[in-house]
Amino acid sequence: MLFHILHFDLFINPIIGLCFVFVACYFIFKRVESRLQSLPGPTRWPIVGNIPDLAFTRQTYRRLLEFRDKYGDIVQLRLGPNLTVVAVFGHKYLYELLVENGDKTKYRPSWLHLPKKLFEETGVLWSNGEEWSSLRKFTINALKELGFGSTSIEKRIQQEAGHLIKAIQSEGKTETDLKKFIPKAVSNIISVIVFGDRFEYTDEDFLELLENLDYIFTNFGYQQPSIFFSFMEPVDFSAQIISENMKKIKEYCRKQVKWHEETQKKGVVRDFVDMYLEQIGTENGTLSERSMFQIIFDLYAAGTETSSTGLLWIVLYLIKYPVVQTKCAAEIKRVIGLDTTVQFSDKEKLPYVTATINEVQRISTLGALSLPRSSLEDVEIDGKVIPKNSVIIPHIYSAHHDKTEWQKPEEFKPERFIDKDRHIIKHKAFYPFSIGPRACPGKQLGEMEMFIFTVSLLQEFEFKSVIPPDDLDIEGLQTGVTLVPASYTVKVNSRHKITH
Ligand code: HEM
Repeated sequence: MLFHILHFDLFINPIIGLCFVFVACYFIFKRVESRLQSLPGPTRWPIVGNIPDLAFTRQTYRRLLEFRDKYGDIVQLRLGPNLTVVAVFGHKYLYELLVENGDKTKYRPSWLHLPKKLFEETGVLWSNGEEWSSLRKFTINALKELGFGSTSIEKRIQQEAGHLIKAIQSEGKTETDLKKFIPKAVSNIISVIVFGDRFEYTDEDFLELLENLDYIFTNFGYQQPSIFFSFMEPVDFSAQIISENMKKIKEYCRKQVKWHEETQKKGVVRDFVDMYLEQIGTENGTLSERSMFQIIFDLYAAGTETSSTGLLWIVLYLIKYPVVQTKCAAEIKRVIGLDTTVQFSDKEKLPYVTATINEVQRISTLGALSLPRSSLEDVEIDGKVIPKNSVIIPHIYSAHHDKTEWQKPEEFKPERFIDKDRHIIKHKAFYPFSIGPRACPGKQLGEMEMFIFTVSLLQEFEFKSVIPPDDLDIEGLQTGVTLVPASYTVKVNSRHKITH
């Protein structure tokens, strides 16, 4: 019947017939064109695309490395019917992507469902355009003015290292989990910068803030279905908790901002919030009140989990490789002693310690997949086209393990960062804080925290594994955004009682 109608219509009406042929050709052409333009990648399932390839693992960075082995350094996946995801591997292509094409790829895919809802396209972590560039500029300047890199923040880190050591000592245990202490110390540095003061480690507000942040960090990741699809939100329970936790954190920020407004004195800038409020008050100020809560959240989120995970990785490698720990401690004892307060400028004088910290950052790569990027136009890398509006995953872990850049990259060898004159080597394929115009603005702060906290802890303690070091697991767990070490327990001995 249908055939008869069609046959009749096409026969008697050549215009309808031509339209029909034209539409059919168009769809066939589009399908062939998309196949031809497609970058290599695993076969897609109908409708869901490659969702099943990623959905059943939380070790996304490992799964992507398996695809790289099969399909090469630029791999394309399709999530659902429309969303294109492109993962880029190896130093050569990452440099092209993030630096040479940095202006094109500096965007976040802030239009993805869950990030759009949570970040409301504001703040510095997940926004784009004018909003992002003015907030980023403001943040970098504010951090500089508040003593970023100068003595005041350094002093606060040194003081906080003292609190951290006291907290570990007063627990009175010889075996402990440092995860109970390190995030509090690191988060207090952001608290000082943003709100002007630190919290006691037992403060209820502080503990709640850290618990909420921890949940967000351990659960916000590529494995969450509502990141990409709004219709999955009602069954994505972790997304609902993340949303609740973000509200609670912003509520806390609101209280702090109110207190700052009430106590602020003209011309006196105590912290980041004061600077921001002053800027809102000016005639040509470009910043909004709405962005303020988001940017405070961003600094806490980006500045707490990262540096504290970095420190937990450092201690893990120090107990896995006790010889390295002994060498670090000996260098510290010889050069600055066990009782002197360490300065950030001691880095050059302590090349073995600095090299050890670098090597831990390289081999563990806590920001293994960095943060996702996007581009508003097609981007060509070595003749291959990454389509516009794709979600781009810069696989930084692969650059840190790139066999063309590093000798035996799977081996832990701090010496690879030291030259024959005992100076630190700047490797071009080493970028734990990412590279290009969207790289981490907290790099200097993160480096300062990791150096001062590590040296201070090693001046005070000798750390040992409670299980044979060979049995310690060093495979990172991709719980959310970062690669974290599996939980471990350390024996803590006072170094002042040890005679080497
Ligand atoms: C070990 C410590 C840290 C590591 C490994 C780290 C790593 C990273 C990475 C890989 C990115 C993504 C950059 C990109 O998209 O290319 C990033 C972004 C960011 N980080 Fe860090 N970070 C650390 C510490 C900090 C600290 C202490 C702060 C606080 C000031 C901070 C603030 C930020 C912000 C605000 C962004 C977003 C920048 C933007 O989108 O423009 N980070 N970080």
